[in-house]
Amino acid sequence: MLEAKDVTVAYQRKIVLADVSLSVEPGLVTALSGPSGCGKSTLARVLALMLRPRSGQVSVDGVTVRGWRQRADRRLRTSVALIYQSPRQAVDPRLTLTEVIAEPLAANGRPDPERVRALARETGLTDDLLTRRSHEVSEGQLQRACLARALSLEPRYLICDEMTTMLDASTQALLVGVVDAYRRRTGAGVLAISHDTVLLDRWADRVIDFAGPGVPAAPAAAGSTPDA
Ligand SMILES: Nc1ncnc2c1ncn2[C@@H]1O[C@H](COP(=O)(O)OP(=O)(O)OP(=O)(O)O)[C@@H](O)[C@H]1O
Repeated sequence: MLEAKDVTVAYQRKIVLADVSLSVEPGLVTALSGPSGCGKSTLARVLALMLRPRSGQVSVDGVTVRGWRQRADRRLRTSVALIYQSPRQAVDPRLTLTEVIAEPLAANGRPDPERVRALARETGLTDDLLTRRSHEVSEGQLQRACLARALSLEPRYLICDEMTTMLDASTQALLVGVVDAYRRRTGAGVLAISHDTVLLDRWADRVIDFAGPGVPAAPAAAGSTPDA
């Protein structure tokens, strides 16, 4: 289980999450929805060990997180992958799509060109696209590369933060299909963040409707203590 417990986050003095608890179970799709600005992406970054909360705890499969960002334990950090809404902001524009996908494997001392090719195939990227840089491909093609990159280290948990919001219906279906096939094959847990209630109703095992800022930010769907 990927778990945030009583997490509080503030940017400067403004508290955007207050005592929030949320769990992502292995093998299931947990969905998080809620109004713009209520802190969904902030919680995603906390769960991906990229943002240290002011207080509260995060644990990955029972192991409490003690360090964040580069100081996070490598095994814990690579257990959780995050895919953003805007792939252009998430990739180094100097890299080809092959290099984008290969990045985490290389950074972890495990370069594996065959796996990179397999991930490209899985996400529907053809060879002619793989040698291009981000400005030479469409948003959807770049998001496929970001998904391939996110899956490269076989994370136990995958956080899709508005992964398909900017994309057409067929690319959305492809990406959701790839994530779902991965979840079924590996038993990974998925946290899907989206405003698209139709998608979430279809895809998620559990939908958590997030309270807005100023309101005690406890997910509402399952009551005030959703993980109790
Ligand atoms: N780096 C930052 N510095 C200061 N404030 C921030 C920062 N990032 C986010 N915020 C603020 O924190 C609040 C929560 O933002 P967040 O992006 O987590 O919300 P969200 O629910 O994901 O919104 P959306 O649905 O629009 O993506 C917002 O008021 C936002 O303006």
